[in-house]
Amino acid sequence: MSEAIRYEKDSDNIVVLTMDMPGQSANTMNEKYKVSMDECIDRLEQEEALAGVVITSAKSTFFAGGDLNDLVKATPEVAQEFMDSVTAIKAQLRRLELLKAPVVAAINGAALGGGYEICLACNHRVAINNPKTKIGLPEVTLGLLPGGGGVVRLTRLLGLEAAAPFLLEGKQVNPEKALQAGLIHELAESAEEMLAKAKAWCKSNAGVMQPWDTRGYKVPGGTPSNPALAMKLPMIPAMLKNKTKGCYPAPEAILSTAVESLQVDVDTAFKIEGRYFTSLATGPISTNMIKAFFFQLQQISKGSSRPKGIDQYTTKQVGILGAGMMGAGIAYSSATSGISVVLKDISEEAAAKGKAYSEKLLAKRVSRGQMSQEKADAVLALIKPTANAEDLQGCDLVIEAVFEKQELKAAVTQEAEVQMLASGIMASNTSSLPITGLAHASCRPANFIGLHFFSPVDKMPLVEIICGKETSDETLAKALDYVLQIRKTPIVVNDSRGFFTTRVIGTFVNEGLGMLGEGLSAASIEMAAAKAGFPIGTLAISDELNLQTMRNIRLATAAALKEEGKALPKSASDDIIDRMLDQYDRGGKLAGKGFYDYPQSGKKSLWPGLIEHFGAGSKEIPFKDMEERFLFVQALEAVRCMDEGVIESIADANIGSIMGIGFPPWTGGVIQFINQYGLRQFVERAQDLTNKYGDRFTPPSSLVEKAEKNETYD
Ligand SMILES: NC(=O)c1ccc[n+]([C@@H]2O[C@H](COP(=O)([O-])OP(=O)(O)OC[C@H]3O[C@@H](n4cnc5c(N)ncnc54)[C@H](O)[C@@H]3O)[C@@H](O)[C@H]2O)c1
Repeated sequence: MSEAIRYEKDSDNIVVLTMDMPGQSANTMNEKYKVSMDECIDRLEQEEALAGVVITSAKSTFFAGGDLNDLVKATPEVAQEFMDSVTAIKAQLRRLELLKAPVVAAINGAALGGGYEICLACNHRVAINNPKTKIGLPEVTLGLLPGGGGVVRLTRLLGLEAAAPFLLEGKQVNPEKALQAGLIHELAESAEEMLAKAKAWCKSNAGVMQPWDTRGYKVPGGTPSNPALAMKLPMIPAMLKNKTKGCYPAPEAILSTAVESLQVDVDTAFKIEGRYFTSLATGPISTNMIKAFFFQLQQISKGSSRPKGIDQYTTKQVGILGAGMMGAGIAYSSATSGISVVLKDISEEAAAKGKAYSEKLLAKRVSRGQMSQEKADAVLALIKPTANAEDLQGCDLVIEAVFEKQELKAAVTQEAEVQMLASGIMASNTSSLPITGLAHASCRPANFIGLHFFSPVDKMPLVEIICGKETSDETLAKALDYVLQIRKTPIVVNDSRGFFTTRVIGTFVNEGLGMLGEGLSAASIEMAAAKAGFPIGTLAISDELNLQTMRNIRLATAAALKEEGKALPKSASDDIIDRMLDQYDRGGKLAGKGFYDYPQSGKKSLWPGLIEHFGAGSKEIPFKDMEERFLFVQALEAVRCMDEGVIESIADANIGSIMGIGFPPWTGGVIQFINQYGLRQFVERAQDLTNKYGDRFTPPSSLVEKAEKNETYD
C-alpha cells in the first residue's frame, strides 16, 4: 500500500489506482506522488495476469498538476538537477504507457497541466460529464510548457494545428468539448458509470498500444516534412512574435518543441521537450508569472488584505447611482452574480438605457451558447431601473458612478443615505477625487469607501478598494466580500490622489508624452511601449482617456492642492496636452482626432502633424532606454506608494498593476519587476536614468537601503 495512491485489484485482474494524497486538497506531482507512482508501477509490472489499469482520484479533482512550490524555486543554478527530475517523471509515465495491459484514465474532475499529462500517457480517457470540469494544458499561462510529455503526446495525438490552441494559448475545455476536440474518448454520467466504462474498455482492448508506438501510425495533418504543413510553418513564429513581442519565451519554446519533436522518435522527442521545459522553468519569466498568477492571486482571493475577525458578508441588494458607462457595467457584474440591483439615473429613460446594456451583453452570451435564455432572463429581472431615490430602500450597498464632480457626488450620497439601510455601505467609483474628501458629505463616514472599477467593467477583473481616513474595518471587509462575490479581484489601498493605479499609470502616460516633447519619434514611443509588453502605447491611451478629461483632472487637482496651500508639480505632459487642445483642437479618440487620426473607416494612424508641430523624430535615444523608462518610472512610483502607505501589500501592487493598468505580465508586476532586475542593478540603472532624463528616476532611499542589504520585496 503506497502512501498517496491506493492499489486495488478486482476479480477480473483489473487494478484501480486511486490517487489520494494525504493532507492535500488536490493531488499534485510532488515527491510523495512520484515515489508512490513508482511503487505502483513496480507492482503492476510484476502482476502475472494483469488485465487492465484504471487511474482515478479520490479528490474532487482528478489531479492539479505540477507542484508550483517547487517550480517557482527553480533557478539556472539547479538546471541539471531539474532536468534530471523532469526526465524521471517522463520515464515514469513512459513505463505506465508501455505496461502490457490497457491503461485508462477515469477523469472524475479537473485534469489540468500535469493532471492531463497523466491522462495522455493512458491508452484511453473517460470523463464524468460535468460541465464545470476543466481539462487542458494551461502551462503557457504561467510561462511554462507541459513538460511531462504533454507537448510530444498532444501533437502526436491531434496533429500540430489542432493541438496549437491547447498548447500555445492554454485553452481549457469541459468534458463535452474535450470529447469533440479529441482530448478524451468517452463521457460518463456518474462515477460508477465512469469506472464501469473504464473497466469494460480494458477488457475489450487487451494488447492495445499508444498510437505513437503503433507501426505505421500517421500523425493527423502530418509531420513538418509534409508539404502542406511545411508551407504554413514559417509563418507561425512571426505570428507568435507579433503577439508576444518577444517578451514571452514559452509559446516560442512550445512551438519549437512541437515541430522538432514530430521529426524524431518518441524518446528523443521527450528529451527535446525536457530541455525546453528546463530552460523555461529555470528562467525568470515563469518565476514572475507563477508568483503573480498563482501565489499572489490566490493570496488575494483568500482575502489577505481583509481585516481579521469580521464575519463574512453577503451583499443582497446594491443600489447604483448613475447608469452611464460605469454604472451600467457594475449593474451587469452584480446581477450576473445573483445580486439584486436598483439602477438609478436622473430619468427613467437614462436608467433603462443602462439596463439595456446588460440586455445586450446577455443576448451575446445566449447567442454564443454560454448561457441559457432562462438564466439570461433571470439575471435581467434582477435589475430595476429607476429615477426614484426611494427605490434605494433596503439596499445594503450603494455605489455612486455619476459624473466626476465633487458637489454632485455629495448630493447623490446624501440622497441615497436617507433611503438605504443604516448599516449599509456607501461607495464611490470616482477615479480621481480623494475618498476622505467625498466622505465629508456622508452622514456615516465610517461606512464610506471607494470602489474603483475599471472600464469596461464586464471585462476588467480588478477593483481597487480605497479606504478613507474614517473608513471602518467592517466597511472594508464588506466591500472586499462584495468584490469577491461578483468574482472580481480586489486590491486594497489607502486614500491618496490617484490612489494607486491611476497614480502609477499617470507616470507612464506622462513619460510617453514627455518623450514626444523631447522630440522622439511618435512611432518609436508607441513601439517601445509595445516591445516592453504594454498592451497599448502612451499616445493611444491618452487618446482613449481623452485629453480634455486629463486636463480637467489636472486642473481640479491643482485647485484642491492650492486650497491646502500646496502646488501641483509641473509635468512634462502638461504643455503637450494644452497645445494639442488649444492650438490644434485634437481632444482624442472621441473627437475623432488626437495623437492619432481616426478615420470613419479603416485603421487609426499617427497624426502626421506631430512631426511638423512637435518636432517628433528630430531626436533619438537608445531604444532600450525608452523601454526601460516606461517600466522604471512606474516601478519607482509604486515604491513611493509603498513608502507613503498608499499600498501595503506587495501582492496587491503586483496584481493591481497587471490587471488594472496593463503593466506587462512577464514582469510579474510592478514590484516583482524590481526583484527580478536585481535591486542593486535596478538602483544603478535608476541612477543612470536620473542622470540622463531627470529626477523622477531617483531611487527612493528605502529602495537604496534594501538594495544595500541585499534584500528583495517579499
Ligand atoms: N469611464 C471610465 O473609464 C471610468 C473608470 C473608472 C471610474 N470612473 C468614474 O466613474 C464615474 C462615472 O463615469 P462614467 O464614465 O460612467 O460616466 P457617464 O457620463 O457615462 O455616466 C454618468 C451617469 O450619471 C448620471 N447622473 C448624473 N447625475 C445623476 C444623479 N443626480 N443621479 C443619478 N444619476 C446621475 C448621468 O445621467 C449619466 O448617465 C465618474 O466618477 C468617473 O470618474 C470612470
